[in-house]
Amino acid sequence: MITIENLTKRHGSRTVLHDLSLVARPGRVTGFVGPNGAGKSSTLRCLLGLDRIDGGTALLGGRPYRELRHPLRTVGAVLDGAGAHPSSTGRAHLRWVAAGSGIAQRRVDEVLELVDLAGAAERRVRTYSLGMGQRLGLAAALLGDPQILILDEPVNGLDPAGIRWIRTLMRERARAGGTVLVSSHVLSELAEVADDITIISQGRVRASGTLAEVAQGHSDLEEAFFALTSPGAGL
Ligand SMILES: Nc1ncnc2c1ncn2[C@@H]1O[C@H](COP(=O)(O)OP(=O)(O)OP(=O)(O)O)[C@@H](O)[C@H]1O
Repeated sequence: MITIENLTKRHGSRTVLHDLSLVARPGRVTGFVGPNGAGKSSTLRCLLGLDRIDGGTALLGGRPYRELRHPLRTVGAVLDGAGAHPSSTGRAHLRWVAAGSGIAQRRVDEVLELVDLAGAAERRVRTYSLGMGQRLGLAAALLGDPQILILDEPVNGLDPAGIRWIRTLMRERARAGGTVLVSSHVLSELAEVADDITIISQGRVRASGTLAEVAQGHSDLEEAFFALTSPGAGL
């Protein structure tokens, strides 16, 4: 479970997140959507202990990231691509991440299979396509078989087969009882996969609920998104 309450984040004198609250529940895929610059990455960075929080709380399974006893076994996150050194092979990268977190090396081959990258495990990461890089990032996130999975814009740049594959993986993790939080700047992109949605713009929550609840009163999802995120909406 992810519980964010009244999260506030400032960069200098500028407040980029205003009292933002969000819940992502086990067994469900939660979509986190907003236009470019709305504050999605900032929220996820605060949640993952990468940025300091100026107010409120952001908890993973009831604890802030920094207090997790086994971070990789609790939460897996893909924020920007593979995060691997280009001259490393896919397998060497995963072995390095596993070793740093006390995860058995045999798990490396399991996750390579899981993300369909076993055949390219000995290739250098610099030769990977965008989609392969995304898969490698996911493999690292899944090393600890975490209950919580966080993906920032995972379908950016993927082809239709890659998009379908990643959607299936998200649904499977949720079906197995996991908590999945996925961000996008396109609401309709999440319609296929998300059970619940939180929409933000300018650092504030504009709507939150099931997909049907968020779309209610609007002719379609796209119209709902623009109505809820246009400058001045809900102010
Ligand atoms: N390190 C930083 N210093 C100053 N401002 C920042 C910093 N990081 C983010 N911001 C600002 O915070 C706001 C939210 O940015 P953020 O990257 O969280 O949005 P986003 O919803 O993830 O957008 P995108 O879809 O474009 O990635 C933006 O106005 C951005 O310029």
